[in-house]
Amino acid sequence: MALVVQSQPPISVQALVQNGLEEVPSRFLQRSLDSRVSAPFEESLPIIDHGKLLRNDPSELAKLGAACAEWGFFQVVNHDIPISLLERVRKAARQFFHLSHEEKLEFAIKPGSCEGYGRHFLASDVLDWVDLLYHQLLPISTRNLSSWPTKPESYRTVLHEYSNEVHGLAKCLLGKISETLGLESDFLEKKFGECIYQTIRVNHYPPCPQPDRVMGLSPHSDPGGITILLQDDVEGLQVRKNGKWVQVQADPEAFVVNLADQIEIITNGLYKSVEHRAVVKTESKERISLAMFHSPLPDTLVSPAANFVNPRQPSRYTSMTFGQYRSSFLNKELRGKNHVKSMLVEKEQD
Ligand SMILES: O=C(O)CCC(=O)C(=O)O
Ligand SMILES: [Fe+2]
Repeated sequence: MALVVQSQPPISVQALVQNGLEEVPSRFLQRSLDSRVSAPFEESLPIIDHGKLLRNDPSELAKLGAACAEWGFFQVVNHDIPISLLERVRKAARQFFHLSHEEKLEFAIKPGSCEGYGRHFLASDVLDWVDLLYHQLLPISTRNLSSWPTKPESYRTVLHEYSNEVHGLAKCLLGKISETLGLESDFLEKKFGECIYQTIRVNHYPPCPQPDRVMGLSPHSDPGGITILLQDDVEGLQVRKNGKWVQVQADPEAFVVNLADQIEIITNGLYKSVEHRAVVKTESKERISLAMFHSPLPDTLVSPAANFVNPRQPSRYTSMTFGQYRSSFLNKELRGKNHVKSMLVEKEQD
């Protein structure tokens, strides 16, 4: 399926801001914004201690199972990825977005592709207040390496290192999530195909003169398997829980992990992907987030696994390769859980 390609050259929010913008252009103005008031403080994401998971602590595994079932979102602390690496990867990302517009255009998304610098979801009427850089990390090949920026000079080295570390964390979490389902630890990973397909979206939300009138990233669930997100110290991420938007605290040393659509499909809806969005909260500060998506390989056919299907609970989702799923996801506007819901055999009433 051909991708809706970005306008050439891509619209850059940062370039608008640098040109001394006082009012948000109408293409970015939200028609209505539902309440951004976060839930009471006690409604914060579950915090999972990775060290305890590694030591096979049964109560931490139970906590992970509850986090998957009740939230689909959790923060991971006490991981063994060096904090200095997190700082270096954020720095490389920031330096990329601080290049001149012309320099960034050298890495712009090319027609028919979704990898590079620019914007996704052009099918949306209202554009999000974000510029992005998206590319494949694993499996690595000379072809996909060509879409990784070469500026700043450190970008590729730091991203290689970061990709390996986060891949290790993803493997471990997929194993532990499989265990929470009472299955062998390699269950989910095996469903992804020969290896984990890892891509990254680096989101850059420039400061906005009217933060209340825009959306950083519209509500959506992620198309892949699990997402491991690194934030900086500026808040913005919100998660939808029981119809309310819960603000996620910015913790630059922790990861925010969420279950995405392919886990919902494989588990036949037992675990669900969760809607989330990024709001823009300040007129003065930029925000950077790095979302690492761990998904089935594009040619893997994904469908509910036999373990979750029985005569009383028939298969609820149609099957599709992950590549087809992602292309149609990128061609649609970003709107809640629409895409995974369109895969339901029996459509839900809204
Ligand atoms: O910026 C964030 O906190 C959220 C990013 C996100 O949801 C995504 O890239 O899919
Ligand atoms: Fe997301």
